[in-house]
Amino acid sequence: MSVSDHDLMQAWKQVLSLSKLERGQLVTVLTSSSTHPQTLSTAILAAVSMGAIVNRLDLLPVNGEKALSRDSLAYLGTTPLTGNRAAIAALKESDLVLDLMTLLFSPEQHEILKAGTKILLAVEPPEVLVRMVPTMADRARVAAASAKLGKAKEMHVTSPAGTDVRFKLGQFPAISEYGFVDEPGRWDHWPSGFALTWANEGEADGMIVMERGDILLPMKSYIQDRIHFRIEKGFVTSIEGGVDAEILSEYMASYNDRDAYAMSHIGWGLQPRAKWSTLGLYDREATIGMDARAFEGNFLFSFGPNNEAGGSRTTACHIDIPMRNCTIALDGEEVVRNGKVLDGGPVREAAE
Ligand SMILES: O=c1ccc(O)c[nH]1
Repeated sequence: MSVSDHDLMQAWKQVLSLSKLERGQLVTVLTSSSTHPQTLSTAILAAVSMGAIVNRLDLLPVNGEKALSRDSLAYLGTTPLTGNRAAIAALKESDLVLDLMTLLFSPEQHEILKAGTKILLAVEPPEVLVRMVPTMADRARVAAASAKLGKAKEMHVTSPAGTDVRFKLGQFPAISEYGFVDEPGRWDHWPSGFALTWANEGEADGMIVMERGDILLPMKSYIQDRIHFRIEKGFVTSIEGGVDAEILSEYMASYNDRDAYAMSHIGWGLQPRAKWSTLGLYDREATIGMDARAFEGNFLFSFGPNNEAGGSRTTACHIDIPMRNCTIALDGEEVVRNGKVLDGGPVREAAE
């Protein structure tokens, strides 16, 4: 079901005002071959209507012949900005970049953020963007979770299927993703709604057991048989299960890169408007699966890079795995119990 230009424009205006866009500021809208035309046209209209000076920068697609899929979050590392000094200069000069093509965790993106530019990624379909238009309540809830995560020394995750894994924390920052960019130099992703961090290098150990119905991304599949991941010193050392495990194993092996097996970010979902079941209602390539990453109470873990956090691993292979019904404890205090977030629920919206 699509949404009207009016509704998407209103959503853009809400996101841009939460992102503190001011009259006269410079906005660059980044596009490429996969940019959604309605998202693009309403983004420009909304930014212009708020008095911004708006440019569009169209970048040629890259990595298509290497990526094995067209999912923009699957194959990371080099981007159309790699070596592209002209584009980087334009983005560094911008106050706000609306990324409608997916730069994601690239060295160039860090360079642009360091210049104080804000970058907001928005590539889900228009109706998903409108359904999960961010609010200050989202921000408050995610910021509170991220603050807890930032103070913790250990995350312990268990599940009825047999997950029992421990992550030592402290080396890397906790990140909050709440869907808008309200501070200079901030990156965020609309839609989102989760808190995450990275385990200390080499300090993740235990067993993760994906249960039937948990989700593999970028495969965008609900697995049918359990998958057992043995995690040792920060790397997955065995992946055992049925055909889902074989598909994942072949895909990861295709990168020929040991770092593809490194633990990447870990955290939990906090977006009440995201649903576990939504992925099954879309064709595989119609979304990048943000409902799966953000649904309330998931344990979201990832294999691959940690350069996003300031680490040195920049592998192109990026696997995201949201699981249901896990219990997540920080230094012994449960923050999620059997897939239910223990923070009292969504922060009440201030009375309109
Ligand atoms: O917004 C995102 C999307 C993918 C990911 O792995 C992290 N955050």
